[in-house]
Amino acid sequence: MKKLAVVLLNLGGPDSPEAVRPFLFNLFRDKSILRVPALIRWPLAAFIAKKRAPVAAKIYALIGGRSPLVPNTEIQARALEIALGDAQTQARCFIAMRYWHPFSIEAAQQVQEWGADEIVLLPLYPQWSTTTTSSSLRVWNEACATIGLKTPARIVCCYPTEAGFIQAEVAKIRTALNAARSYGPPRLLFSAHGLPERIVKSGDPYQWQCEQTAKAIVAALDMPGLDWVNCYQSRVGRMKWIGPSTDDELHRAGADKVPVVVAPIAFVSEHSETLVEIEIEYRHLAEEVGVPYFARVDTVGADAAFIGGLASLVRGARVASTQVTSERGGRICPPNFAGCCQR
Ligand SMILES: C=CC1=C(C)c2cc3[nH]c(cc4nc(cc5[nH]c(cc1n2)c(C)c5CCC(=O)O)C(CCC(=O)O)=C4C)c(C)c3C=C
Ligand SMILES: [Fe+2]
Ligand SMILES: [Fe+2]
Repeated sequence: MKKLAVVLLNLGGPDSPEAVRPFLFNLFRDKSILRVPALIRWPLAAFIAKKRAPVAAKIYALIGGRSPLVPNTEIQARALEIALGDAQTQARCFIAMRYWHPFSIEAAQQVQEWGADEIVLLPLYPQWSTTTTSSSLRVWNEACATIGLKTPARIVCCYPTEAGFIQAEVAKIRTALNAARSYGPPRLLFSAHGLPERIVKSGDPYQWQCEQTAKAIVAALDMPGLDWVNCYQSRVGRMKWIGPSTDDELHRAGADKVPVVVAPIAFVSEHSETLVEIEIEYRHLAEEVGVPYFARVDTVGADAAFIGGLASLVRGARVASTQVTSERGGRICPPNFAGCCQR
């Protein structure tokens, strides 16, 4: 039997109130996030983390003082192992978070100890960004070099319109839209984590892929005349971020007096950005600005269609002829995937 290690890549989150500041420090000292020379990045990261920590601590306090991202990813991991197992394959999923435990180095050590015959790297980011997938892959490669893990690794690049992902989103969004209809024709807000505009202008395909996801969902919903918009949340710092912002869209919906359904299309499990920012902060804002009805759509989590979609992406990557070896223009995208994460 072949031992297949699937490494789930995600951002990570603090696992205690004490972890909030070092988690933020790790995030802001990432050269993919804070694009300033190394010499000033570390002190600047320490400064921003110190300043942001009290705000972030309040956010995490609302959900028990810690991020549920790892426990939720564990649930997805177990479901995916079952979906991938067959007569020839023993599949095991490992978790590599970018900014807090379990880090890539921990996951790589586990993969090495288990004695995997092959590895598939699976970002839990449907849309590719240099700030997320690229950054995680770079650190994974560094971890492998550090511990001498040489097992061949293939990568699932991105999957903004993958059929199982879209099917899972559509089912949840359809239910939410139908419930909203008694308050009038609803507006669907496809809310994704934002990015500084500068990063998108330098060629990051994330925003374009978020738009592809939204279009694929709208096509599959097949609701003629549906009112929908792409928008972006979670802005931090003073730089200009891509828009329209989810805040502005809630104000517009309030002025138009339309019911709102918010679907978080760039997150595949619940954490602070969905459970606090959307569920608490945006719900409150919606009430304040006169939105007559507000609903948050759950993330796809361990939905069977989504997990089935991830399993078929992993199977596809296993038979692909190429491996991830290099970073090209800030993106690590294997040649067999060329085009999928590019405009
Ligand atoms: C779609 C995925 C994400 C992108 C793109 C992204 C870019 C990005 N994020 C920050 C700053 C912060 N992000 C924070 C939390 C956070 N971010 C993502 C995903 C993406 N980030 C997730 C899943 C989470 C939640 C983590 C959890 O709760 O487990 C935070 C911390 C929370 C806070 O203080 O608000 C910060 C800070 C930047 C600057 C950026 C692009 C440049
Ligand atoms: Fe973020
Ligand atoms: Fe790609």
